[in-house]
Amino acid sequence: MAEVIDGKSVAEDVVQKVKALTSELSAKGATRPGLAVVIVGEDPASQVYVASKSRTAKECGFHSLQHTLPAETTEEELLKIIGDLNADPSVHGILVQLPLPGHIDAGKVIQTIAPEKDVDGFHFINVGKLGTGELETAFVPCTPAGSMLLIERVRGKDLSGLNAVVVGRSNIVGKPMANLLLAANCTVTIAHSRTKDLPALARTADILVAAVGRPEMVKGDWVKPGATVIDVGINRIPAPEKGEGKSRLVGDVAYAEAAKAAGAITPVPGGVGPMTIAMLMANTVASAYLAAGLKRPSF
Ligand SMILES: Nc1nc(=O)c2c([nH]1)NC[C@@H]1CN(c3ccc(C(=O)N[C@@H](CCC(=O)O)C(=O)O)cc3)C=[N+]21
Repeated sequence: MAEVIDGKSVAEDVVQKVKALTSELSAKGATRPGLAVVIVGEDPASQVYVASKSRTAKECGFHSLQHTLPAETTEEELLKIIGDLNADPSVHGILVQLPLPGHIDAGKVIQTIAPEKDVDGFHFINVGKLGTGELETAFVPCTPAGSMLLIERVRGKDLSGLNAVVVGRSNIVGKPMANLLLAANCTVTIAHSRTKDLPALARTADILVAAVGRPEMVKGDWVKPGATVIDVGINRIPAPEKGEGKSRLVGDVAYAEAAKAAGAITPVPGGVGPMTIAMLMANTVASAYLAAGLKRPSF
């Protein structure tokens, strides 16, 4: 049976480290790290994540701002708010919760965030830095960055020569995940909906990352014995067995069967999800260190 990778506990370690770095920053007389979270509209799932981000930011000792804007907010109004946050020296990280309402061009909004405050790592400058291996100054998207920390906990820092298969090619997870694994000297394959014989390809993976957003798509017999399986999916599915109208969270991996073959596996919930929030804090404290002209801390 696989080792269950406790993302919640690793995330808590990261948060404790961020807290300590925040205290050190204050002791040096520098500004407290500031994180601004902007949410447009009333999507209930988004509200939950945003509340959790604000809570963790406070736990880290950050200056935490939240802008909750009505769904009718215009693109122009949102861009103005971002411009103001870009210019505000008490803010080191800006996160605009996605998805945005359809009348707002999300790409335009993301590219308006100052790259040095883009703690989501979605701006072209940060994407380009990751793609060219400029990891010293890049902000890396939080979910893949957190997944890498979990992989290093299991396999150590040296991943040279391992076969990694990333299932999913999104700009937010699949592509940056593949770039991180490549930077760590893995042999990386990105699989997607057009990939031929995905089960056979997945079985070549020493590190298998599932980031497709399809509940329990990765089956037990896709997993190479001993592989490290990272499940990025968070899917809410009906759970009539829990009662009428009830639901439960599952990942992109059929957990019970995959756990029989894997060497280590992340659960859902309690795996990658908590790491995403922790890495947002890590990126924000790093931004504050850079703004103060100090060496960037590593995680
Ligand atoms: N600009 C932007 N950046 C994001 O990082 C971003 C976003 N927009 N939009 C929404 C998604 C979603 N997201 C999650 C973060 C943590 C959990 C998390 O901690 N999940 C818990 C379970 C939570 C539950 O029970 O629902 C877990 O997996 O254990 C989930 C999802 C960040 N996102």
